[in-house]
Amino acid sequence: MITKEFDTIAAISTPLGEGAIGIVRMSGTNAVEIANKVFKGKDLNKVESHTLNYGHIEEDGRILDEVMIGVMKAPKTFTREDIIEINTHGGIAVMNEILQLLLRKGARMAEPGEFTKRAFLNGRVDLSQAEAVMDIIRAKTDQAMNIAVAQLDGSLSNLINNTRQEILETLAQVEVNIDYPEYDDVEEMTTKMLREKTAAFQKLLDNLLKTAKRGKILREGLKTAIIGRPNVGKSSLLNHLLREDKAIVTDIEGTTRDVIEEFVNINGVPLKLIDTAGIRETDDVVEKIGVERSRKALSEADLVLLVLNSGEKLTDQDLSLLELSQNSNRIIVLNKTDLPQEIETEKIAEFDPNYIEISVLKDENVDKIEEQINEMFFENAGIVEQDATYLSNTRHIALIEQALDSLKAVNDGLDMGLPVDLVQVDMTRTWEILGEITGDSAPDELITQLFSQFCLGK
Ligand SMILES: Nc1nc2c(c(=O)[nH]1)N(C=O)[C@@H](CNc1ccc(C(=O)N[C@@H](CCC(=O)O)C(=O)O)cc1)CN2
Ligand SMILES: Nc1nc2c(ncn2[C@@H]2O[C@H](COP(=O)(O)OP(=O)(O)OP(=O)(O)O)[C@@H](O)[C@H]2O)c(=O)[nH]1
Ligand SMILES: [K+]
Ligand SMILES: [Mg+2]
Repeated sequence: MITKEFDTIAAISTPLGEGAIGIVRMSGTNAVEIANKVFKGKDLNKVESHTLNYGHIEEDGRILDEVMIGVMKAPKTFTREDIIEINTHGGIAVMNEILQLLLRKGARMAEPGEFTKRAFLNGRVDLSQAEAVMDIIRAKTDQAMNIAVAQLDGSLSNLINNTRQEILETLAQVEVNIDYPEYDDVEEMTTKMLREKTAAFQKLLDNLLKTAKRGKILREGLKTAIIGRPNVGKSSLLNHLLREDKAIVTDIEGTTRDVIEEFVNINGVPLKLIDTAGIRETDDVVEKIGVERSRKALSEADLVLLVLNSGEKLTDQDLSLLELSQNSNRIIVLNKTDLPQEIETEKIAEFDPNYIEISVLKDENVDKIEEQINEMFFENAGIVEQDATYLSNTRHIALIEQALDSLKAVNDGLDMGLPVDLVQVDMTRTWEILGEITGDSAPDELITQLFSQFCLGK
């Protein structure tokens, strides 16, 4: 039966700009036949699978382009279907004309993510691996890419599948105990076994969840807001950490007008540094806006670097920023220690005794900030372990949290002495929730929605 899912789809799979080469790709039963209609060169039906074939794309005797066509016959392909890859010259007009031609010859325009969706529907990858494909494309750092590549390789899938298998075995064991009680104390034994298994599953998923925060940071960068009143040296610090003059530095208050965002790598960990405009105290209205802006930067930041001027006494503005950032992950930085000290360090120690004294100007102690970031977020681990399984996808994180909730329900049930079959319901739920990660128990709408977030041609 030919369904909509398995007709022949086509799309431009390379970026729509000028490039040396562009690829127009087709997948489906008629891919080779359609390509043959427009290709002047070898008969593509007769060439060996996984070959690249030179020739021209023609329509009514008119040459559209000189090309190389890749022919990959099912099932050993990206989608498990026949795949044709037309390597054209990389220009929008060329790629577009060839795509239009294929559509006229019987292919259908692919939907975003549809090639990868087919790889999933045809069982070549599971859902978490398909999602990894997209994560690789979106990865901005080496670390983010490493996590996604590991996931594409099935690291998360294996962990989830093994856990689901163990849950099934546990449930089966419960059944056996109930149906064929060998001992008198079968109920007590079953409860004990369930308790132990649940604790083990909880520990495993808990550890996985702990990697999530790191995973997110590695993917998106640690959002680090540099805040402080005007002229304390925020932009100077940003430039120093970047080792590049990205932000304008002057002795004029209010030099930074717009928020500046830059990435920097600290021991393999990407920081997304955000330099904010200094908060002015002169004008009430502006000050209000400034505080509002700081509050926003604060609430969105994973880390706050609050910069104070060591050469001046604390101002009301400093104090309100100290209070405002009290509940954030914060490092208090006293800058300009090359100047005679005026700031009241005892007062600052009340907020946080681990403040750091630096001079950006004299390049003193700035690396202490990097050290402290490492301690706060990476327990000094520095570079991430290579083969650990990382949770980095928001959907996966939410599902692991749900799975943990239902394991807690199992525990609570056992504590309350509920009948074992009721406890089994929650254990089964855990199994189902985990299946949503791999797509084994994911509803169709979810799958449609997930793939629609992919880019066209993927
Ligand atoms: N030209 C081109 N380059 C590309 C892709 C593509 O589709 N086309 N890819 C698209 O993302 C990536 C490569 N991903 C791929 C993943 C699986 C298979 C594949 O054929 N798998 C077969 C095994 C093939 C074999 O062992 O020879 C399979 O799993 O059965 C191909 C490409 C990156 N580079
Ligand atoms: N003495 C001394 N001056 C510094 C130090 N760091 C920065 N400065 C100077 O302080 C002035 C203000 O620096 P900026 O980096 O522009 O300060 P800012 O906090 O970004 O200021 P706004 O963007 O206006 O809020 C400049 O003249 C810098 O050269 C330091 O460690 N010691
Ligand atoms: K300034
Ligand atoms: Mg500035």
